[in-house]
Amino acid sequence: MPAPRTLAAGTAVVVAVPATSANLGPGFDSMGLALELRDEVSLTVVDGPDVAEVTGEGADVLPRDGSHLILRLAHEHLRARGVRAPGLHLRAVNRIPHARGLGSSAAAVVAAYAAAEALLPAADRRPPEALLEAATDFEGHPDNVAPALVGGATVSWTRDDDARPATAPLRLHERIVPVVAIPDTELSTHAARGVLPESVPHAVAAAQAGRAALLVHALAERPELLMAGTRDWLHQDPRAAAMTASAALVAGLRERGHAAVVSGAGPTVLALCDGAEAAEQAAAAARALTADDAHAWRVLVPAVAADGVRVEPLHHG
Ligand SMILES: Nc1ncnc2c1ncn2[C@@H]1O[C@H](COP(=O)(O)OP(=O)(O)OP(=O)(O)O)[C@@H](O)[C@H]1O
Ligand SMILES: N[C@@H](CCO)C(=O)O
Repeated sequence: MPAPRTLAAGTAVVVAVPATSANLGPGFDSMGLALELRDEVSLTVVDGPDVAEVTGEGADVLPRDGSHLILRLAHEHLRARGVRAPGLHLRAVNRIPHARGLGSSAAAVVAAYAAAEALLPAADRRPPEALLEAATDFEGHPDNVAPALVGGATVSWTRDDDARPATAPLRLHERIVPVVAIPDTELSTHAARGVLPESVPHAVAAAQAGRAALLVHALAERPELLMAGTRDWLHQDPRAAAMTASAALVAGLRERGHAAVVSGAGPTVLALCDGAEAAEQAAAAARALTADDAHAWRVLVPAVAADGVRVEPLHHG
């Protein structure tokens, strides 16, 4: 086997990857939405050892050496593409909170693979959507990585012929405005998946499939149907005991007419609102409902991220 080509020191790239909210209620492990809250990552090839500089979310706990997830995955990706970097210098500005249901791990995986890909010579680079399979393999499900790669709202599935992931864009009505309420407590996706039942009754599966189909219609054509279209039975109830404050906030917002769901594996709460005024009302209701909660909640009204990961190759040495 020929020795892998070595990238020149100084070769550099900057990527900006959006937060994502998965499930959207009934679209468990399949639907997702990209949000304008981005981590920024720059990666530079160096002759010395791997180094990670991290500011923002996770800065107090993430490693500063080659064991950082982004550095590990970037090296892995380069090896898979037949090149090597002697060392990599990572600068990460993290804005997506970790283990809250806003796709931080998917964002890190997508950032690592997209940045590594952009370090390759222009003729060899593949577009972000070509990274879906590798990113899904790492995450275990495609619902966050797909919108992080391509932006907007997506529905993803596993192909029948070769079991590879695939994704398609979902049309989003221009009136839809997302609101997120983020508590200061973490819940790992791994832990949240551990409480799900092995199987569900046929009637539950049938009801869930109907609401997922309705959600697609509500997102595209009839935002006024979002309340009905965001109803879920598969994951939110089984997980409620692991995030009681989030379950109470979802219920409180829905009682007030806002289409609230648990974002991803939680504990963030997402409301899909019909217009800017409804979004302001949902944000105000979320602030009021969490004002006396022991957890500090942040309520944001991020725009939908129309594009996924942004990649800017800086310099090829
Ligand atoms: N920017 C990052 N750099 C390095 N590691 C990260 C980064 N973001 C997330 N991680 C790792 O991923 C973990 C969080 O992943 P997890 O899947 O539990 O939650 P999430 O992706 O934030 O939420 P969800 O999958 O429900 O949307 C963090 O604790 C950290 O180990
Ligand atoms: N669909 C996933 C999203 C979190 O990664 C879950 O709810 O477990």
